[in-house]
Amino acid sequence: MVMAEEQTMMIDPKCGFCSETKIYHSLLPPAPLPPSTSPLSISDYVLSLLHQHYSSSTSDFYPERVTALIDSESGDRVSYTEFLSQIESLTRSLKSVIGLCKGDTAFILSPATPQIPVLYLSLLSMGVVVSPSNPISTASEISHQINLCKPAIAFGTSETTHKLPPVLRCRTVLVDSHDFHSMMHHSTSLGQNQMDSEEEEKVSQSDTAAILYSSGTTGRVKGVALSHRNLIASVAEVYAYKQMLKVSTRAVNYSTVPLFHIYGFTAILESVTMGDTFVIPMKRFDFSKMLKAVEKFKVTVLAAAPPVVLAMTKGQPAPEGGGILDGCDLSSLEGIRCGGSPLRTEVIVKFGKLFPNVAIRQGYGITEAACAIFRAADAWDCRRLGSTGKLIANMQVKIVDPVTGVALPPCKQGELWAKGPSIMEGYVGEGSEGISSTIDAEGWLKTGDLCYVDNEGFLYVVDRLKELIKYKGYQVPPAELEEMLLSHPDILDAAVIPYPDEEAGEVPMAFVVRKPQSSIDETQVINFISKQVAPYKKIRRVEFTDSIPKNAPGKILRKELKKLALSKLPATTSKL
Ligand SMILES: CC(C)(COP(=O)(O)OP(=O)(O)OC[C@H]1O[C@@H](n2cnc3c(N)ncnc32)[C@H](O)[C@@H]1OP(=O)(O)O)[C@@H](O)C(=O)NCCC(=O)NCCSC(=O)/C=C/c1ccc(O)cc1
Repeated sequence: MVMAEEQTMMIDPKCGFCSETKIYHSLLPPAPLPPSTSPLSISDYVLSLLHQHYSSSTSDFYPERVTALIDSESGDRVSYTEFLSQIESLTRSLKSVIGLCKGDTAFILSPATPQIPVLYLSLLSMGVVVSPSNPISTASEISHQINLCKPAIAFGTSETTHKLPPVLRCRTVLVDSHDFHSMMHHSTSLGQNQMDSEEEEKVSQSDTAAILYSSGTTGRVKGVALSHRNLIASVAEVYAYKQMLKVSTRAVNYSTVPLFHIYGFTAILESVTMGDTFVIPMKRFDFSKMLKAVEKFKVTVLAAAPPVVLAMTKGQPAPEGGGILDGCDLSSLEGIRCGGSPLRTEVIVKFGKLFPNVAIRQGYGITEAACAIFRAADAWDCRRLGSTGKLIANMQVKIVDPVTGVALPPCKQGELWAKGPSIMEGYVGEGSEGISSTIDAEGWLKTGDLCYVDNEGFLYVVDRLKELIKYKGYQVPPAELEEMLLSHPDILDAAVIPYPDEEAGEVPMAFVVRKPQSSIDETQVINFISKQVAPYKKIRRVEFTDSIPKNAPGKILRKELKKLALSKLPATTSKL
């Protein structure tokens, strides 16, 4: 066995690779974490770090003057003083009026609104498990998620609650109602008593904080259970990294990514932790409204998936440059945090010419790791085209040969495995047997992504081993679409694969075997699926075939189908 000190000596200082253990270590100083046994919710942790900004005598952070939230639709602003008071008020009301308590799960079906950050932080502070979902999902997709998370209550809007199962509708709170507004602004005196109760059960860091939805590496959508500790680790790392970079100015963050995914979810937590301003995205994404919001609110950092960066390269820049695009002054913009799916090198190059002062900070993160694992930390890292940055603090990774299971050295491709304090507890509803295919006995999470780390510690994502399609940064599980296709009376067999698309990254494409005498056509197949799924999961290409290639145990040979698709079809995809 290698002793810790000896091991440190074997760690390559350039890339963090230990030749003895074949593990890559972060080269950043460890991000301090609170003792794991002390009771602490992610909400209290975030607010305690925020408090540090204005508790020091030299601080210029005045919570009544600093804007916590801006509603991009109305332009309304909420100061930190108001924001903290809303959280406190709502927490009291949810306990006393609604009767929510630690251990309950709250399903949230809402577009982005200024109430959402307040609701997240209130529920998390009480130890209520937050489970947000995409409001454009269909009723059956929602029902699957509800079966996984088993909520005691749902929060929705007047536009979304009709999709909830009837049994939950009578236990639903409308976040766009007058009652909710009252709960956020006027707490009850009964609530005050309850708040002060010494007997109230404290939130442990090991308690589940959130259940977010992800496709994992195979099969249908799963509920990723993240503990308070996982989220604390994720936020602590970002906090330490910003301290290290000595970021002193307050950012104005605009998240185009949805708040119900880990990316947007943690973007809120990080913004509050740093005492930054968070611009609530519009209910439905609109590129030109986004540009106007950047100009109006002087946004400094955008969190976006690759299609947004691509769209920015296709806009009309002013002849004099100066960060003006489609008539909007974007000169406040300093950086774009880009993740969710790969960003093509030629897009980065073109973007760099149009916006030389805006750094594209790519990152690699997954829901199962409570967000980032690799990140381009500084301007130098951002110039490393094609890479998604370096290993973040407190994390370890291995690159493992998918066939032999052997861990590989730098520049060799294999599956990325990750370990660290932010790695999820597991998938809800799947026992220890179910989780063992994703997290091994030593705690290594198998990401299903084929990657390599170069001699300087930069990560390159090469391909995907997992069965997954990424449409505009959204996960589309092929198994779900295949199950639906097989339920059609005219379809004998089917397989769904990713097909490359310039705008979306990938689109779902179906290979379909018709039943004898069936004349089902492409439009009928597409419409059959469209009715059952959220718009981003729609099948956008269909190819009819005589058989689906499979191996002896009956597993679909997706690589063969991908090759076939590319050989037969033109390289452009029509927009449906
Ligand atoms: C802003 C995007 C890029 C584009 O917006 P869009 O084009 O308007 O499309 P939508 O995504 O809003 O909607 C999808 C489809 O649904 C349609 N739609 C829309 N709302 C409706 C409606 N209410 N009725 C009916 N139809 C509708 C919409 O028109 C569209 O149709 P289509 O044009 O056919 O694609 C949007 O897709 C987007 O934000 N995608 C990102 C998703 C996302 O956050 N993924 C990340 C998951 S977490 C992760 O990977 C973390 C990574 C990470 C990496 C690094 C880190 O450091 C940290 C983290």
